[in-house]
Amino acid sequence: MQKLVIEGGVPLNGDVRISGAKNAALPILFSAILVDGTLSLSNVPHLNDITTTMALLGRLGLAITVNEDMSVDIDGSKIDHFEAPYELVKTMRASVLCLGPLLARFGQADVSLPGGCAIGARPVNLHIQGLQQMGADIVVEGGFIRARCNGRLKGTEVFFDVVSVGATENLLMAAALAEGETILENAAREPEVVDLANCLIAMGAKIQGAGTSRIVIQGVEKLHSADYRVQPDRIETGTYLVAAAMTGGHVRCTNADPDILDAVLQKLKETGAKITTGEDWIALDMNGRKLKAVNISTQPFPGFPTDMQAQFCALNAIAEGAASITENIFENRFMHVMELQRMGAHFDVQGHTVVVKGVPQLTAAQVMATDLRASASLVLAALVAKGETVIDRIYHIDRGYECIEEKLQGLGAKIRRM
Ligand SMILES: CC(=O)N[C@H]1[C@@H](OP(=O)(O)OP(=O)(O)OC[C@H]2O[C@@H](n3ccc(=O)[nH]c3=O)[C@H](O)[C@@H]2O)O[C@H](CO)[C@@H](O)[C@@H]1O
Ligand SMILES: C=C(OP(=O)(O)O)C(=O)O
Repeated sequence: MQKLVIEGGVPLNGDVRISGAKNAALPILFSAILVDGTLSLSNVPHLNDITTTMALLGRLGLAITVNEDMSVDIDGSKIDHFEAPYELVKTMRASVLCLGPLLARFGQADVSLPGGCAIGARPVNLHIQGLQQMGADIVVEGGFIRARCNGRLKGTEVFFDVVSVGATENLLMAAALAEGETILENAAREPEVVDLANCLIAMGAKIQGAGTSRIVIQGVEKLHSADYRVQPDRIETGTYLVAAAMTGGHVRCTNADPDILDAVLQKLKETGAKITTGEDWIALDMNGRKLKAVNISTQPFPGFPTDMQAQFCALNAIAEGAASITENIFENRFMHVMELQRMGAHFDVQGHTVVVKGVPQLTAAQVMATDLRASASLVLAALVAKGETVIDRIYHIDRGYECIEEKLQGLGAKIRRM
């Protein structure tokens, strides 16, 4: 199994190019199922989750071409399979996003249940209930969601009990081809939902209100071929900015979007960092200042993202003072805390809050990545720890960070893959 070896203590300096957003590219790739034509995508990140999605789309009968300029063409004109098998779904929960599009275009979908994962139970009840409200017959049997629909799905009003990014995306795609008007209330407002909606609009969908909690979709009979560029990854951007802050460096993230990162930039400013932005870049400079601890409470967008919580645990671990970090989205997203403690961090977990007391210096240790953002927090801690840290099970990090060691090496970090 591959490991990352990091020798800490180097302030990061320079430019790093941010990749396309994993969490936008995934639903957008699945939206290609809706089109009897070709969706041409640029800025698709090279990540394990993207490869898994392409394998799944290929299994359904979509033809995928990766061009020399790394743009991707996905042709949905020959889809002849309607089942997402367990071996592909188990490695990536986002596979459930083929449910809505398959059902909307072909009236049938058999999708293996994604099951629980490291950060929480993550049920899919809202996806299922919403599609049932649109007229689908759905049973869950033998570990599969088996969904059928006679003719087109019917537009309706869906109120989500819980704000869910995935359920909003699945229903948005289903509603694009449904008969009549669908209204999604208490919808997720995340930038990735907006990116998906913009891609669907480029394919001819009629959608209003994406980015607000009320999305209105007028279903159309067909969508058409389109070109679309995936938005920059706000979580990757935030992670590199935290790396700059923790190491006392000066890093500029290029190909980034400063407009979708407000909550994270605000917290970074509270740590004492100087942030400057341009149209497509964000720079962080510590200017020799010491990091101050910051309280965090995760919320749906525009609140502080749960996908940045682990990184701020690492930051607070070496900041001046004490801070509390509250995780409100997932019930089991503090697994990095135990590993960071092995490096000398002081945490006190109280239910879904952890109190962090900063220490002047972390020390290198052998640690284990338990999930994607937990892995990122260990890399961050290792960048400032005294000595050589070895991080095991880094396949988690390859799900979400493109070329992480090359990008960090470009900023001066001493990191290698073993
Ligand atoms: C591929 C992708 O985009 N992943 C992101 C997506 O995950 P994902 O779409 O899975 O997350 P959701 O927004 O759906 O989950 C939010 C909360 O709703 C609950 N829930 C969700 C669906 C459902 O049917 N029933 C239910 O109770 C979940 O258990 C969780 O507690 O949004 C999360 C929250 O911003 C991010 O952390 C993930 O990185
Ligand atoms: C939790 C994440 O991803 P996923 O929903 O794919 O597990 C993440 O990107 O932090």
